[in-house]
Amino acid sequence: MEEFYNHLFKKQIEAQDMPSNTRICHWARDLFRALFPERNPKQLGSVTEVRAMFEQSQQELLDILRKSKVCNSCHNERTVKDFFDSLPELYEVMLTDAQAILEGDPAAQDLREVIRTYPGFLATSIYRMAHRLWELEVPLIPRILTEWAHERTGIDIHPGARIGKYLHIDHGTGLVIGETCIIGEHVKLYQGVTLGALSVEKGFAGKQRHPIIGDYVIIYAGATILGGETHIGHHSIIGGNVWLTSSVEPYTTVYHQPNSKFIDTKPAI
Ligand SMILES: CC(=O)OC[C@H](N)C(=O)O
Repeated sequence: MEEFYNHLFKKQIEAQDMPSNTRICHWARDLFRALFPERNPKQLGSVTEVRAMFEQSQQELLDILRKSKVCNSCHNERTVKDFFDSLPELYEVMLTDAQAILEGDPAAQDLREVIRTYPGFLATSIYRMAHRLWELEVPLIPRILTEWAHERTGIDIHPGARIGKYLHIDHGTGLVIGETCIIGEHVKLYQGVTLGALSVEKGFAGKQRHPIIGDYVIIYAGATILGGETHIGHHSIIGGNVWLTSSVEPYTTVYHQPNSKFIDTKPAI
């Protein structure tokens, strides 16, 4: 037992000072709340406060990057600057996602409702931040962020996926978007959709394993689309529960033919 305790204690020392997942996620959550004050329990009272909030957020990211020791040779200052320089652009893209949800969902009454309540908007916004860090080659942290959003919303978007503007996710529970997925603009996705790999052999790491989805595609609940060579042409509609491992041309509608049986169970008079 003593050997086991010694082993665990060595691990404690190694982990000392390492920012917790909670701290990393709170950094992203607070930044998201600053971008969308509708979600902020306390609004910023002046431009000075806004500026101060962003400066503090930059410092926090720098501290997280330094202390997480995920990357010894990274240029942490450069990464933080590049990330924050791209925030106005990220913000515009997040607004397109909110707009797409508002325009695509008859149940949504206004943008405020989408921003405050839609899990799809939260998951997509956190993904957008995580993806930017992924592009800046920050290890581990992007994954911690998208897994936090996954935990909160049931929506699992890998930070490596490339997704165009105006992403509309409605409901979203059980939605999976794999690492090498490429999704165009104005795409609509519903709950339980899997954009996955056809094979999960380790040797496929770094290869295009997940599908490519064209602009204006709609994929309804429970559809599974697999494989890196599977291209869904623009303006296609993939029906609920469809299982697809091959490409479809633009403007194609694919339906799953259900064989549900209808039995008359009216009591005999
Ligand atoms: C979404 C999905 O296909 O996941 C399988 C595996 N994690 C991979 O990335 O290949």
